Amino acid sequence: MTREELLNTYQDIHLVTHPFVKHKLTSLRDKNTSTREFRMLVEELGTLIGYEATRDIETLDVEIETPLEKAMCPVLKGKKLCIVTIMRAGNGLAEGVLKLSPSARVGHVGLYRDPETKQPVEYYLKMPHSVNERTIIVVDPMLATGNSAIMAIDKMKEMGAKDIRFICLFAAPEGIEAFKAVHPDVAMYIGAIDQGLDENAYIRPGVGDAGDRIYGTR
Ligand SMILES: O=P(O)(O)OC[C@H]1O[C@H](OP(=O)(O)OP(=O)(O)O)[C@H](O)[C@@H]1O
Ligand SMILES: O=c1cc[nH]c(=O)[nH]1
Ligand SMILES: [Mg+2]
Repeated sequence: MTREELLNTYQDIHLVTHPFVKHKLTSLRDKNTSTREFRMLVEELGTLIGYEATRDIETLDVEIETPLEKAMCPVLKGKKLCIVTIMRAGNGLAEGVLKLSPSARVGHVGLYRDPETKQPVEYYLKMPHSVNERTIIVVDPMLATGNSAIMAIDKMKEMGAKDIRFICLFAAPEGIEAFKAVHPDVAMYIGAIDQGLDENAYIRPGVGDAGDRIYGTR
C-alpha cells in the first residue's frame, strides 16, 4: 500500500504533521547532525509525539480546594502509564515521553535485528506489574520491516496488555502494512512515512541506523 492508501485505510494511523516535528525530523535526517544534537532531537520528538499519543487518555474529576473555593477538577485516571522502550534506540524517545508523565512506569524490551535474516532477536525483557491495567506506549524511532515492533507488542499482549499504542519517528510503508496485519488494534503515532526499504531493509531516505546515531557507535 502507498502512504495515502495506508492513511485512508486505517483511521488510527496518526501522522504528526506539526511544523516543529517536521523541522526536527529533517535535522535528524541530515548526516551532519552531531551525536549530541541527534540524541536531544529524538528526546524532544518523544515529547511532541507523545503528547499526541496521549490526547485521549482518561481523566476523572476530583474535589480540590483553591484558595477561593472548592471545585471539581480533572486528574489522570487509573494506574500510571507504562512506556515501553525497544532498546536500544527506543530509550531516547522514552525519555521524551517521560517528560510528559514523569511518574510513568518504564518497560524494556531488548531486541536487535539480525543483519542477515532481518529478524529481531530478543536479549532482554523487563516490565512493571499490572500490564493489563495500564495504557502501554511502545516506542522505537524506526519501523522498517516492522518485525521488531510486532515482536515487542506480541510480548505485551502475551502479558495481558489491552490498551497499547505505538510511537515511531520514521516508518516504511511495508512496515506499517505488516504491523497492521498483525496488530490492527494498536494505534500508531508516526513522525514521517518514508519511501520504502532498500535491499538491506533500511528506511529510505531515513536517517541510517538510529541506534548508532543516538549513541555514536558504528
Ligand atoms: O522494523 P525492523 O526491520 O525490525 O527494524 C527496526 C529496528 O531496527 C533498529 O534497531 P536495531 O536492531 O538496529 O537495534 P539498536 O536499537 O540496538 O540499534 C530500530 O531501532 C528498530 O528496533
Ligand atoms: O533504517 C533503519 C532500519 C532499521 N533500523 C534503523 O535504525 N534504521
Ligand atoms: Mg541499530
